[in-house]
Amino acid sequence: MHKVSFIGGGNMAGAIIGGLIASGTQPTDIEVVEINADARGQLAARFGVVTHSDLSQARLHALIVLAVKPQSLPEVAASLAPRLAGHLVVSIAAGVRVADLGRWLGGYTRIVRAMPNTPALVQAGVAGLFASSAVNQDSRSQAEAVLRAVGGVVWVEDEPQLDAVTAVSGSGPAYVFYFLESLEAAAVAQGLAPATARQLALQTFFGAAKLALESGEEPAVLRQRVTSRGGTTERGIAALEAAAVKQAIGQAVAAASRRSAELGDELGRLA
Ligand SMILES: NC(=O)C1=CN([C@@H]2O[C@H](COP(=O)(O)OP(=O)(O)OC[C@H]3O[C@@H](n4cnc5c(N)ncnc54)[C@H](OP(=O)(O)O)[C@@H]3O)[C@@H](O)[C@H]2O)C=CC1
Ligand SMILES: O=C(O)[C@@H]1CCC=N1
Repeated sequence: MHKVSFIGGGNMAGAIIGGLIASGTQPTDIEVVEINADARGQLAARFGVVTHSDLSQARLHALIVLAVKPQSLPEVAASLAPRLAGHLVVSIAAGVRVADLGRWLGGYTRIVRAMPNTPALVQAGVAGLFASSAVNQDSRSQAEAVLRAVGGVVWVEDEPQLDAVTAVSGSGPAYVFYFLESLEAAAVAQGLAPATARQLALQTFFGAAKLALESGEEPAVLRQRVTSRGGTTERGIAALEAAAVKQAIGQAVAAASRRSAELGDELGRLA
């Protein structure tokens, strides 16, 4: 695995870094530029990576991951531009388009845009990747290797599809945690102890996802197998249908996707 420099060491960078180290990357092969002293201290203590408070102190390895908030990216790119000399730049910022980042980097083209997710920390992430036709196969493979070390990878042909990836798998862990919180609260409302509720909700979620993944069967078929005619699940699913939960999930994904496109539009207007 190549040495990697992260600019921005927050939640998502921390998840990728944790996953990379768990998959065998040496902590000293990872440097992180992070302006926040608390976040910097935590990264150093937790993972033993090399940290800097300012970009000017960074060595800058051949592969650079931009992991600051989208709104911070124009400024970070302007500072980085004079130091780029053949580096591969991987941006994980939601919404920010390759052409805009390339412009902020002074006309740089060796850029891969990626949308990872936080289960990367336990090497169970999934990331969508996009690169323009200016990026060669070798660069694509290098970017892919970093994200493959922490989970699955899919490439999209058209950049706007990354808005959908962001809404489905980038934001997706939050929907899953929301569902878990809800299932757990419902279990407590039915009189179960909080610790029991947590165990039941979590193991059910994990078990169902593992079953779907390993059996390769359609989720709808797996659902049918749980749903005995005239039984309990039928009533439960009917309540979900009556509450239009499927439509609500569709609305959540559409709203998140629109926000990704909107971020791209907002930031794209900057010079
Ligand atoms: N969280 C997630 O699940 C996912 C996030 N992403 C993307 O990853 C990026 C980071 O998100 P996330 O980790 O959640 O955000 P965080 O706010 O947790 O992390 C960003 C970090 O970068 C620091 N920072 C800001 N400016 C600079 C700078 N100039 N140089 C170095 N560090 C700087 C911030 O410090 P301070 O807080 O002091 O500003 C912060 O600690 C975003 O672009 C987001 O769209 C992509 C996929 C999933
Ligand atoms: O909420 C966000 O904007 C980022 C992108 C995907 C997950 N977190």
